[in-house]
Amino acid sequence: MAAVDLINTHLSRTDDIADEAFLRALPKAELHLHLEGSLEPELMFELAQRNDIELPFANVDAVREAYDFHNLQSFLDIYYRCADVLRTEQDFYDLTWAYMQQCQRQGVVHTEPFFDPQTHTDRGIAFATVLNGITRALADAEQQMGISSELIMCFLRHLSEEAAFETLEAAELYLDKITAVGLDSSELGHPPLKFERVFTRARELGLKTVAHAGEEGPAQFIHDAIDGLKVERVDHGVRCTDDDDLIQQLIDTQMPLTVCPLSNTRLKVYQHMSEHPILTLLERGVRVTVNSDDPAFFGGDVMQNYLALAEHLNMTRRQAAWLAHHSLTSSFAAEKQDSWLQQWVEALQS
Ligand SMILES: Nc1ncnc2[nH]cnc12
Ligand SMILES: [Zn+2]
Repeated sequence: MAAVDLINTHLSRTDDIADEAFLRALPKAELHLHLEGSLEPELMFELAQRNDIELPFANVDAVREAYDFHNLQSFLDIYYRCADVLRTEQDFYDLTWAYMQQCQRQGVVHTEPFFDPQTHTDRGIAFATVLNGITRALADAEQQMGISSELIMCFLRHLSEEAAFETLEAAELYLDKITAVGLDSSELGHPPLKFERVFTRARELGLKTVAHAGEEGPAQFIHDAIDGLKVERVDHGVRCTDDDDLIQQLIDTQMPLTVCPLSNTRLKVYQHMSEHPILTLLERGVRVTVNSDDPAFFGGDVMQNYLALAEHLNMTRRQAAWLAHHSLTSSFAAEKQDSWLQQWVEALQS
């Protein structure tokens, strides 16, 4: 049965505002999550102590107070400094494990996290140290919690094409552990096409592609990510609202957008959640999904992102069911989708 029929058949109170119990029970996939952005201040202090690193913050409260951002760059400046506490394979394991525990509490059944190797290799940490810590935790989480994952390696777009090629070369030894490449960091001044050749090479190696586009940058960057980088999903993509033809194209092709509502308000893409276009795009037929981006920095995991939509945009159960459905069907783990959709139907009936 098509999703629309399943919703009409199984969801009795479609126009009720989605409540917490309903949202938690919905099986969800998270498709836009930076592992380095899941580093909670408590763990940051623990790792700083373990590695004998002095932090520029007096305590956990001072860290949270410092997370007052006015745009993407003001966040990235702090974010890269915080990542300095990650040094050993065990640190990357602990970071990833803590995130997977968060997934379990929220009804996230599958996740496709990003990691930024250059943030670490540029500090002298070996690529294998980073990758092994992350993948060991992902494997343990699958075994112990039943949460599956596909890992995405991002290139930092403020660095050169040459540096991205070097990173891709380092990854060639580990292609069985990496599903896709992505593109993140400072969008303004670093257009997707700067990395067209790297993405072509990544696809030749059998990797899938995604890219941040249209977060702060123009709608043209979304066109360029789709046409030039041949992405299978666009990360953020909210600036598509500036280009009606692009919106129509996104609807026609059912290109997924991994939208991050709390991130967008914390980085002042929108001044207030009530201005966020996610549900308008959803109602027009765009394949939008809900994600947390950097939950430790933006004050909210996936559940809190869904809850913010219910609180400030009156998101209904029907809309929430669609958003969760999009997340499951936009994942790279096609073989798992039947069993998730079964769980999704059960959640609609609850
Ligand atoms: N929201 C975001 N945009 C670009 N790069 C990022 N790296 C971590 N979070 C990011
Ligand atoms: Zn992001």
